[in-house]
Amino acid sequence: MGQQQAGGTAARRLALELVQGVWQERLTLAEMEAHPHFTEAPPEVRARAGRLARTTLRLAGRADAALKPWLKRNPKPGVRAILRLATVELLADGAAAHGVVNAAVALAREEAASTAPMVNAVLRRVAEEGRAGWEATQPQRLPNWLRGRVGSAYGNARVARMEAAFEQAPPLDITAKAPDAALAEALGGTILPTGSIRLEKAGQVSALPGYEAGDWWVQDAAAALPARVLAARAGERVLDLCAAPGGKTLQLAATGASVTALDVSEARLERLYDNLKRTGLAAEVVAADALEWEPDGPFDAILLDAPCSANGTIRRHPDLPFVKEAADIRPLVDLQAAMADRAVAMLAPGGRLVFCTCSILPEEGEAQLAALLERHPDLKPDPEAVSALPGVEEGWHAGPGALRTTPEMWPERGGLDGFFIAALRKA
Ligand SMILES: C[S@@+](CC[C@H](N)C(=O)[O-])C[C@H]1O[C@@H](n2cnc3c(N)ncnc32)[C@H](O)[C@@H]1O
Repeated sequence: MGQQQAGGTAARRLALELVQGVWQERLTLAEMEAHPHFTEAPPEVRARAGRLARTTLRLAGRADAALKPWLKRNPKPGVRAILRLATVELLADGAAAHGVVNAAVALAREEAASTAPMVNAVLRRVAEEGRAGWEATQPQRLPNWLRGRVGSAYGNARVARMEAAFEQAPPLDITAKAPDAALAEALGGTILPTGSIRLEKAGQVSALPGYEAGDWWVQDAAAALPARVLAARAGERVLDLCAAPGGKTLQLAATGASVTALDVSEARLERLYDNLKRTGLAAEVVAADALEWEPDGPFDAILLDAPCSANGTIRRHPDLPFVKEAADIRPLVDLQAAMADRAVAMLAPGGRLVFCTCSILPEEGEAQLAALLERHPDLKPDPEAVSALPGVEEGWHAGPGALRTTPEMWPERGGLDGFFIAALRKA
């Protein structure tokens, strides 16, 4: 067996473990990929396994439709996972049938030897006849509980467009300390109207020009908006209340403001330290619970990027629909409200607050803002903060001082994460 073939089998086995962790144990890919079993694999095997697992999670619904005509009975979960992985390789990646089918048969022998002939026969049919129906199949649907809520908020036609967007692997967006045409060209990207640099194909991020020098960091174009809305200024006292891993802290620090970056997770703060070190930017870092921490004085501006269901980022986290459930939402909404109240208390008179979440659910966005304004009569929307922002499209405005992005926006440019962003000012 050649080296590449051996690597291919190892990557497929690891990809199988990843999707099985998500489907069977409801673990996130981040949790699975933190496991030594994954981290100790060779980098190229990890990269290939991660790519295959993510594509399979995005396209599992399509794979099931392609498999259905050839399956006499419902296979056990482990065998279905092998069939889905192989179907995605065959029909989405266009991989050569021989290698894919042989590898799947080998995995099936390890899983349950008696299923190997069935796996072989089914995948040969899929390879020969599956392509015609593949493009015509509907994109994978969101889980029913989420589809219902998103449908009520945006209408079913828009949900279908979101589902189509969630199937696509996102481009790589970069926030630069000083974005300019020369940097965009060196990276092989384009400058988006909102200021981020977008690369359609990235490869290994750390090998890109300017990474070692800390000239930029990876951040979705929508995720770059909240710090731009806050518009921190040099010398201001600014708090990033849920800061790690620090994309928004870096933006705030790059303005010359005096930034305090707080997060409860020491592990995530390690990544924030790394990011500050690489970019040469400065912030005071605090490991604490935002609900308990007492600052030594009020802040001129606070960014609250609150913990949320994160379903605006399903393009980059295709495991989320399989691991999150309806019961997760209420505790998050309560936590966001409590954090927003703490933020208001820590704000100086006349101070600015930006509240944001990367959720497409109104409970974590529009409704959260309405309830916050109701609880705090001294807090007012700040429409100028969002109207001054370059590149913001008419359709993103969601009431005074608020922006709403959803993943089907900017289809011609490669999409956008779903975010809700509200700009507020304290009396
Ligand atoms: C949406 S993420 C923040 C992303 C970050 N702003 C960025 O741009 O890189 C939410 C963060 O809230 C943190 N968090 C959750 N509960 C917290 C709490 N009680 N106090 C402080 N941070 C908390 C999580 O550890 C997580 O890092």
